[in-house]
Amino acid sequence: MAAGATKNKTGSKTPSKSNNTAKTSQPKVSKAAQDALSAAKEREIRRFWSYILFFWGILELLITFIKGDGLWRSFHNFNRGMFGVSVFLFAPIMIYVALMIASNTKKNTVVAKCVEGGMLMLLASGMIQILQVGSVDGGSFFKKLRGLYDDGVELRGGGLASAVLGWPLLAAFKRVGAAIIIFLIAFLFILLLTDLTLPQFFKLMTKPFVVSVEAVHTDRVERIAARQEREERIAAERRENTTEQRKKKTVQEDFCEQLSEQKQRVDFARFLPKNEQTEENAETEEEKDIIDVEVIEPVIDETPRSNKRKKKSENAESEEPADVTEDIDEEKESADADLKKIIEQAVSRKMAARTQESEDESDAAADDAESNGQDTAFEGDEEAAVYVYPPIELLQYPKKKIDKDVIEAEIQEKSQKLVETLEVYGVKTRITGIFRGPSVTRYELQPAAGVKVSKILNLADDIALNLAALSIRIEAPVPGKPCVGIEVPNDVRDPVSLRELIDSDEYRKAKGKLTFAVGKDIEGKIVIGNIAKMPHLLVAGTTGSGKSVFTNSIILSVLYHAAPDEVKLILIDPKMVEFKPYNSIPHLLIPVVTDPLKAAGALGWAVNEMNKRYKQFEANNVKNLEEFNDMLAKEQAKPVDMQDPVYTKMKPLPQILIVIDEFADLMMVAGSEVEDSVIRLGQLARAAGIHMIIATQSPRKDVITGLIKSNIPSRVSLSVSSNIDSRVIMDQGGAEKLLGYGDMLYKPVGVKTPIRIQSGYADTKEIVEIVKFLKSEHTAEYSESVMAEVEENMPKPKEDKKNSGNSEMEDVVVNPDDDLIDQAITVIVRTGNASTSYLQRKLKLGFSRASRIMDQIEEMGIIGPQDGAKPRKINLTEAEWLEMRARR
Ligand SMILES: Nc1ncnc2c1ncn2[C@@H]1O[C@H](COP(=O)(O)OP(=O)(O)OP(=O)(O)O)[C@@H](O)[C@H]1O
Repeated sequence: MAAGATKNKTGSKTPSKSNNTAKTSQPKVSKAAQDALSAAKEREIRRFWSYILFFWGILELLITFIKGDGLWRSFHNFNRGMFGVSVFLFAPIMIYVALMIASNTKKNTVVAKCVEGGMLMLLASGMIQILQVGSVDGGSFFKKLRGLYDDGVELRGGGLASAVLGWPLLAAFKRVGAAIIIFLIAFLFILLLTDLTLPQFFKLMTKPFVVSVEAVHTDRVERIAARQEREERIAAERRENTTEQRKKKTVQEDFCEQLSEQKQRVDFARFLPKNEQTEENAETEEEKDIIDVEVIEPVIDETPRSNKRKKKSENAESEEPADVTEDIDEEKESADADLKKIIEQAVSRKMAARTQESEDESDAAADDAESNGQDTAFEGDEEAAVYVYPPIELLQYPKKKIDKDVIEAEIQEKSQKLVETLEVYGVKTRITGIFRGPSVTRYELQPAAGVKVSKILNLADDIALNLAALSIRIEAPVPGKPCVGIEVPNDVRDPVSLRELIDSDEYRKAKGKLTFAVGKDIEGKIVIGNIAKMPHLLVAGTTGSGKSVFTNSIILSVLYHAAPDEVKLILIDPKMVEFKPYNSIPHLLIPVVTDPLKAAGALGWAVNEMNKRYKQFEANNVKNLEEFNDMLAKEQAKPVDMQDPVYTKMKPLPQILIVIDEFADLMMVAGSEVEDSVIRLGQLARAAGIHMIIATQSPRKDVITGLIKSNIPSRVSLSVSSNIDSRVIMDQGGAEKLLGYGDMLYKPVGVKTPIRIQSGYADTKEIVEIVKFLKSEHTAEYSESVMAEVEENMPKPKEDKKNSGNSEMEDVVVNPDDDLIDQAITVIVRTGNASTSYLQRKLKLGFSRASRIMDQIEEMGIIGPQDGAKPRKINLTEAEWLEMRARR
């Protein structure tokens, strides 16, 4: 987890104090808080001075042009006396400086900009004195000064201010020399001050005005860009044999020509990440396609919600987040102050809701669970309290935002280098698209006719070297496009916070209770997943790659989307550090499991729970959890006298999510039991609403066995150490090229090509705050019966097993409590060996008993008849057998 995370909540409020006290233990956070505070302070100062200077500039403008009377006239004359003809520049320069200060660019401090403005005025007045008058008239020093002032009032020369630069230069170099020198000084001064090249200098000069009018023109410009984009996309789709992938945004075909011929300036704004774009782009967002409709929950939720959900949406409404485009820093500053208020509001809402609930439902609470016919672990549960969702403000927005210009310059430089590098190696390409994601930018290149894709693939290392990139990943071809995608790490990453993912329409509108925020893809689009559809997920990555941050983001997503009676969690954390903070939250079915043997027991319990649920489904003629809960809701919606009493007191079954942080630890201590449970759950648990997320830093074949892999089709790979590891987890290379820190490949079931995504980040402090909030609102709802069953299901430690002398059975695990025929079928379907002698050996049976059992199994149609020396035919797969058993 985030090393620098702090438990000190007040750290962000009083950074200087917390720095002193917690400096040694929490250096990162203290510094960040301090930075945020000083940035906010600096922004305030800038804003203040920009207003002052702006209005002063307006005043100066009026004073310069309107003569007036009295004191106004004195000011009018004084201004002219000071600056002479250059007085007309005074107000514009002042307004310019005000805009520069307000435009919040780097190095843009108040003092620097004021000095810059002042110098410009001195240079201007000196220049006018030199050019217009060419000398400084008068006798004594003071008379000369007086002369300059008086001339200035009459709008002759540069006024008194020209005495600073104009006069000394005239004295030393005379008119022509002084004019040349002051021009050069002015020019040099501007270049040095701005640290710019000549083209940049001209651009900068116009920038403040551009910024000030940008708001007015953005609408028009971006609408045109959006229209062009749409037209180009439609044209491209028509040309390129429309496929699903081609619906994604394309970029202008002529981009490459513009780039290589250097004829025109490219509009890089189109390639900027979404959060850099403005509202108008958001309008066109609606028309964009979601990456994969299989994976992403539909964004429209019209289903009426239950009463509890209504309460949630009321909460959500009042907690409606501020516009994401608002100043994020400001929001963060006020977040702490608002937090207390929000929590208080939430508490009072909850109290009101509880009172209402208890009035309405006090009679129902004490009923006997057994009479409802419910047989699962959730029988006899107490009536669930109304869930108070954690306020969204407990999650923070990212702190830094990257300058648009910096991004533009980086894209321009890298795209050029890319084309040039390939050309050096004899590969002619043209850029057809650029997509900037949070951590990498994908440059889409179309090779010239006759260029082999493999040639580009082989140049990966050379390209990385020339771009000075840590590593690059080549996607050849980009699915659905006639081009090669080269993913180059960004110089500076755009941080992706869990807040912006969870506080998004995509997430809010997703229906599934196991909806989670995956991250942002290479186009900056928010990707939302649903564990229930996966229905299980394997996560791998080396240490420090971001597995725990990712699994935490899934857990937090669930806490923000589902009440404890809708989703129950079993968190398994053999490392003992990742999930411990979640202890006592109401979603937990049992306390966070840290003992690997107990974890194996928990998986065993899940298998039993799955079997029980299947029986219940069968008894009620439904196929899965959803149908069961729907059926129950329909029954209970009937008038009481028309209800089947069996259903009256039944409660809907929650989905169960099991999250395992380090799977290798479990496999090490109870390999066969764990594997067996995982395989069974993998095969059947989807319909029963039980889902697993299995994370490991060891994507080896002995940890993620072939059977586990084949039963868990959805995968996430963070950076791994080798191509082999990548193949184990993703069935293809590429994950070894990832950059770490949440950069990952996401391949949910049904998606052939992994999607590159930057996962959302929430630090430990945020997690602790959310858990603290939930604990303040709810009590833990652990199930005693589940805890007892978990203990019962715990396998014996390996030592004990060796002593029991049962090692022969280790490769085929059968449940000794099953009857012999079931054990024999398990052995046969699992090993594919249907011979009597094999059964004898495996189950330690005499020959006659083993052959009787074989006959019975043959009668059941599970195996074929004996056919000479040929092996018997087995008519059932292991999965079918497991399903058959579960349905009995
Ligand atoms: N999405 C992310 N955005 C930004 N930084 C991240 C992200 N994910 C991880 N990190 C950074 O990487 C560090 C390590 O992440 P994490 O603890 O999740 O690694 P891990 O793979 O679980 O490692 P281990 O297996 O050793 O526990 C975090 O402390 C954080 O600083």
